[in-house]
Amino acid sequence: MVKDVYYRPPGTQINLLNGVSFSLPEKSFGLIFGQSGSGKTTLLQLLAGLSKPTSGSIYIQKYSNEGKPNQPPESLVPERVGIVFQFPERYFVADTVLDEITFGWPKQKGGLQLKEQLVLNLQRAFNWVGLNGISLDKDPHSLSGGYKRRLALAIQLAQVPDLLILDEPLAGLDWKARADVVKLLKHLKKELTILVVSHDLKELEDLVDRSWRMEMGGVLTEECLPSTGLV
Ligand SMILES: Nc1ncnc2c1ncn2[C@@H]1O[C@H](COP(=O)(O)OP(=O)(O)OP(=O)(O)O)[C@@H](O)[C@H]1O
Repeated sequence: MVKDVYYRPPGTQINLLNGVSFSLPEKSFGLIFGQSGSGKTTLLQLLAGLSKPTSGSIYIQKYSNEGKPNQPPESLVPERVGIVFQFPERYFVADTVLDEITFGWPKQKGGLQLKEQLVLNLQRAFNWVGLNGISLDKDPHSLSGGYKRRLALAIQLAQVPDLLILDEPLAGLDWKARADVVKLLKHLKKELTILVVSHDLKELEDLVDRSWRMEMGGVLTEECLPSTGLV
């Protein structure tokens, strides 16, 4: 949940976000759209903990089994947020799928010691994105466009995030890979809370539970997509 968030980059006089509030229920799919330069990426960066709001709050409200809100709400910690930026494959750094996945994981003397839980999480992430069976020795750069996106997703999903954020997940893919990613997101939506920034409203609208338009000047308003009537 985001409540009354304002953001002015340090050393500047202009608010890029102006009183942004919205809530996304657990295991639902939210979509933010709007003109280029309106502030969508800025908002994602705050949600991922890459910058801090000037004022306002970002938190998670969890509920008990009886459906009562847990008190107090928890802060959304960056380690619990998975974010896949636009064109994630451009930032692949390793020569093998295994090294790409474990890049940045704590290394121990004598090499990488994968904790049992992480291996289980990774296997689950691979299942979720349909990458099970892939050779871990394969060069990630040699994968097809759609499979590169699957790998980028699996890397984030291995941490089992409370919130998965995707910035333009269909950008730069051919029609077949786009359809594959849409199908995959439909499947992931059953397990995860997903927030997407995209201009591809038509292809994603069947998945959307809530949607918002970012207006120029960083003002967010709830909107229904034309064909779903969903707000
Ligand atoms: N650190 C900064 N200092 C000053 N202005 C900034 C800073 N970061 C972004 N901006 C400006 O804030 C505005 C919003 O940028 P942002 O990237 O969030 O927009 P966007 O909606 O994601 O655009 P796009 O759809 O093109 O990705 C833009 O005018 C951008 O130039």
